[in-house]
Amino acid sequence: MSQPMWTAVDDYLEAHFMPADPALEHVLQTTLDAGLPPHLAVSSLQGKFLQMLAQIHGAKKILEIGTLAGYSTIWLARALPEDGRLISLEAVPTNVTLARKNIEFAGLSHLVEIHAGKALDIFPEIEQSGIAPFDFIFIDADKSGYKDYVDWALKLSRPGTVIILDNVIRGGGIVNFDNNTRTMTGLREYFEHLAQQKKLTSTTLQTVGCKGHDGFTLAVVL
Ligand SMILES: C[S@@+](CC[C@H](N)C(=O)[O-])C[C@H]1O[C@@H](n2cnc3c(N)ncnc32)[C@H](O)[C@@H]1O
Repeated sequence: MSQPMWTAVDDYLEAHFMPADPALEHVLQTTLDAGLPPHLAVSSLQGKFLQMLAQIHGAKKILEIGTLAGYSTIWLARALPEDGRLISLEAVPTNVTLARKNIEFAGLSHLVEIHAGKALDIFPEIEQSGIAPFDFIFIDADKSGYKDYVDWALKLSRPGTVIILDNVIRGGGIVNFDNNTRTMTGLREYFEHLAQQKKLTSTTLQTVGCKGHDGFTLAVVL
């Protein structure tokens, strides 16, 4: 098995499960038009998986860290009931502007707020705003921050909150101990930290597909 096969299988599955979706296609097109790498967004199959996890959980309040152009945000917002709320945090101002437009195009502005700034700077405001606890938290930003994001996710959660952390395997780079980039050392610190959490039960699944070999952590607050 190799990348062409993983991509072919994703294409096959998308053809079966992913009908044309103008709002999501618009996000991918505007991402390209803005010169942003669209592969940073979750795949459509992964987006639907996230949406279904949030639906199965009956999530009414969702926190996302790392919006990019709003692709995963749209998937998650569609899991919400009409009185639900999704707050997404994004550090790059031009991404925030683009994502807000894409959320409006998707007809989801009444459910979604995108907050501009670095997540670690915004968390205290969110804590004080009284919106927490969140039912579902999706973490998909800079990997060097994952250890701290776990701590904040715990502060902003309740027993039963589901936490997903994306891109934690990175083609197996996690066990290539010669690779000591900030991302890899950050992820190893994150795994060590996660393993010590008494208030979380967690697992991590490897994935392959159009986005290569990667994986995500699923954690539930005890
Ligand atoms: C992988 S992309 C997110 C993709 C998006 N979740 C999706 O699937 O459509 C990561 C995003 O996190 C943002 N980011 C990086 N560091 C951040 C930080 N400290 N706080 C908030 N956002 C950050 C980046 O600007 C980028 O847009």
